[in-house]
Amino acid sequence: MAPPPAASPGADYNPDRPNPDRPNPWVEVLVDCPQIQGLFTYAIPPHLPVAIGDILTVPFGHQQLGAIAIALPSAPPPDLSPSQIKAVIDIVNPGFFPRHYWDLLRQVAQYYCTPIMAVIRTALPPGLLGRSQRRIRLNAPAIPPDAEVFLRPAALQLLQLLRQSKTGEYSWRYLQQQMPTAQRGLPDLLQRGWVSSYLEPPSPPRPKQQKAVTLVRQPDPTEPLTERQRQLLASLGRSGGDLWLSHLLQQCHASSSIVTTLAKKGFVVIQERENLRSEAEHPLDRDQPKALSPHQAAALAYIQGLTQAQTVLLHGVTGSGKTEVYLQAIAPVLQRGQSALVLVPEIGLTPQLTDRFRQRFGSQVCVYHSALSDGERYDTWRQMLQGDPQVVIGTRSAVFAPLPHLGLVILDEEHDSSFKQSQPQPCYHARTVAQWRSQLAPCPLILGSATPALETWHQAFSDPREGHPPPSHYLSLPSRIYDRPQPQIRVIDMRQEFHCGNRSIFSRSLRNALETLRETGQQGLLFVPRRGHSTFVSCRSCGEALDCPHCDVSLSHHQPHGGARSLLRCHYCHYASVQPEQCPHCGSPYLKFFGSGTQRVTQELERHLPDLRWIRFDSDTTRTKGAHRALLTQFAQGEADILVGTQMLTKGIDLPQVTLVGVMAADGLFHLPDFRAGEQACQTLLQVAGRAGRGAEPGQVILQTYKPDHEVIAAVVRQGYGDYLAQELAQRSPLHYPPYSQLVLLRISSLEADRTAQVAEALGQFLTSRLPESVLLLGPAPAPILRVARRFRWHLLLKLCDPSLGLDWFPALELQQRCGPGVALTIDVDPLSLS
Ligand SMILES: Nc1ncnc2c1ncn2[C@@H]1O[C@H](COP(=O)(O)OP(=O)(O)OP(=O)(O)O)[C@@H](O)[C@H]1O
Ligand SMILES: [Zn+2]
Ligand SMILES: [Zn+2]
Repeated sequence: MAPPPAASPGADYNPDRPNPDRPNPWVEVLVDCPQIQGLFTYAIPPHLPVAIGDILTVPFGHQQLGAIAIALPSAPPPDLSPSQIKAVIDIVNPGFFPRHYWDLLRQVAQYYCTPIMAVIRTALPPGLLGRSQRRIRLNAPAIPPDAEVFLRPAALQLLQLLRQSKTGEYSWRYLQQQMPTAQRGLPDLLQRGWVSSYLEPPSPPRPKQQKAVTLVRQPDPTEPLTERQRQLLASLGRSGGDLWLSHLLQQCHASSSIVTTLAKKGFVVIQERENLRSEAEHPLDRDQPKALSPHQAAALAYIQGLTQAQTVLLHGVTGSGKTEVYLQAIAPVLQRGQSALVLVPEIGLTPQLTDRFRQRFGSQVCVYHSALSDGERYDTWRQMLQGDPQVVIGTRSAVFAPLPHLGLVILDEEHDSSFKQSQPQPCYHARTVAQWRSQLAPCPLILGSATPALETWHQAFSDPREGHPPPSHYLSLPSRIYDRPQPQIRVIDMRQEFHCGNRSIFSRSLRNALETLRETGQQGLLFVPRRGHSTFVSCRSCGEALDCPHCDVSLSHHQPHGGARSLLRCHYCHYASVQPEQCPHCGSPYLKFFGSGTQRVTQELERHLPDLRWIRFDSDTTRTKGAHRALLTQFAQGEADILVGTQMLTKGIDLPQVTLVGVMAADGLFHLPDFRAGEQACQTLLQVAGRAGRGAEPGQVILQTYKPDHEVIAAVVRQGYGDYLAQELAQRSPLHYPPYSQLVLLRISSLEADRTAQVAEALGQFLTSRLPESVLLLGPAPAPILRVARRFRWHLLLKLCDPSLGLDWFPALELQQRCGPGVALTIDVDPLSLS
């Protein structure tokens, strides 16, 4: 039996439970089945109060499948006669989505020219339907002793079957296997409330067992204990006498042998215990709201006066205390019984930020990001739906967190490019989606940054058109807490260093500054722009570079620990190989390493400044879970003098003892073939500079470059970000770059070079015939890196010179259909990167 055809999307629906007087007998559902994914129409039986967001069981061919109710259309699709339409079997789990959730997903699908299924896959926990298992459970207290007399044979048989289960429940699949008439018996039992049916999460993860330490006895002063042992016991006592072993050790910087000794002496007991997954990773002392600076107070007052959807740009210089404003803006939201959503660039990089939220709001803080396991995501999803007031902190995809009573949305470091998904589709920007969420909720949206994105800036300062206020409101925190000064920035011309005979990667000034760190007991950061970008290997005899066999890029050189052989790695496709003995092109044994990645910098430190202790902080050293936190903690505790790192250094490090920031060579940031390169370089440099001098001691920044007169360098030295943006806007306007236009990038790729070029050409011709007047088509052209992971890549770029035109005319589906097998097309609306 064929399933009913797909209903037309966009049918209007009633978001509330159906009105019993005017029942809505049709429901559009999304069926999740690997081969066939799409929308189908079913009939709602009179006794089932189906509402949008319910998880249902529906007949589908010969099977029964899980399905999500997504719309209640007023009529079935015209090409379907009502008699053909099958009925929903049951509601398995009511209310899986908050109100307006589908409006949001539809808006994303429409704006980003993406099929709704792809949006759903991005938003929902994986395997929500596919791997969830329906189970039937006896509700023993509700069943009267003489139940048998009420029931028809099928229901009775099912009841008896369930009574055989030790736990009082079975999977629905098992019941159907045991009893062909199970389907007939179930509705009766459900209606009487004698059984209930629910969905079990996909493969519930096993509870984690962990060692816990409990204090059993406090020592009296005469007991023979070492100072360390006493400290540890005291610390355990202050934490309530019960801690995870790992936390205790971390808290006291102790080794586990101390605890074992204390256990032998009978002061503590160590036992294995279940660690609930939702529990916070670290016990933290609670803190109190801080007394606000006048600027903070003014910003908070404005935010608290907002009652509706309104976007606010909170432009606070580095160290101005934006986080405290967020915290105090959230507190009353929770008190009102609503929830807050806080989006951050990368959770792993900002343990300090999550800690601050936990210190203020304790267990009301919930962290949601893509590194959670499926089971954890599912649990968190269910928990959020219950609607208890909470703060959800998460990365990009958390913008889809199903919080029913949303009172505030915050994007911290809103300029960060990780808020944009570049693949797979939908290529959404969390800031854009957050604006829709804020309108649907409705609730305020705060965009916070020391270096706002140009688009955000433009939104706050665009000329108010006749009667239209700017779409967002500008709030400023122009100075640091306690009016501490911004660091002094010195630019060092590396060409001159070279002329003066200094061949080292450290200028004399930077070297001096590094040398004095130890004397003063202060700490520094060394920022190395762009990971592995220029750490290539080439042959001294023939000059050829060693390239990735799958991509058009050179391999980067990595030195594993100790004397191990060097590795060559591709940063695009993760191909890795052992460094060859000879040049693969000419056989020469003389290979040379170029570049100054973090590794090169640490090697040079060893050579020139052997007394300095350093920690390397980049994607190689932070690969394992918890490594960010561990390295930052070591550094914060003074176990090293400098932290040598990549872009990660620019994000959210707030350490008062850091007084020096060195930038190795800023040039790598602005020599990029992208019209946003200047803006992004300026943001990165101001952010990393802003890590210096946040405590009582003033900070200094030493910025090495081969182009000291570059306009970005000038802006950074002046710390004139607003001026720089004004200048940048003036340059973009005549060139019709965003925000004065809208861009759409079509990425076409396949394994065959010719085929990719042909399809790109064909799509270009097809589009040309459809272009509205104000739209320019650029290309097709080969992508800046033609081959990545063995796929050849071509681009087509659309420039909508009138950004208000929108994309209603854009034939996304036809373009997809014209690609043919083996050719992939990604439609990137508002692309952040053109490479
Ligand atoms: N009102 C206040 N009184 C005292 N200290 C404060 C106050 N507000 C913030 N701080 C402290 O000032 C420091 C800087 O604050 P915070 O990290 O929030 O700045 P920020 O604006 O987010 O900076 P960045 O953008 O550079 O990360 C923090 O250590 C914070 O605890
Ligand atoms: Zn060679
Ligand atoms: Zn590669």
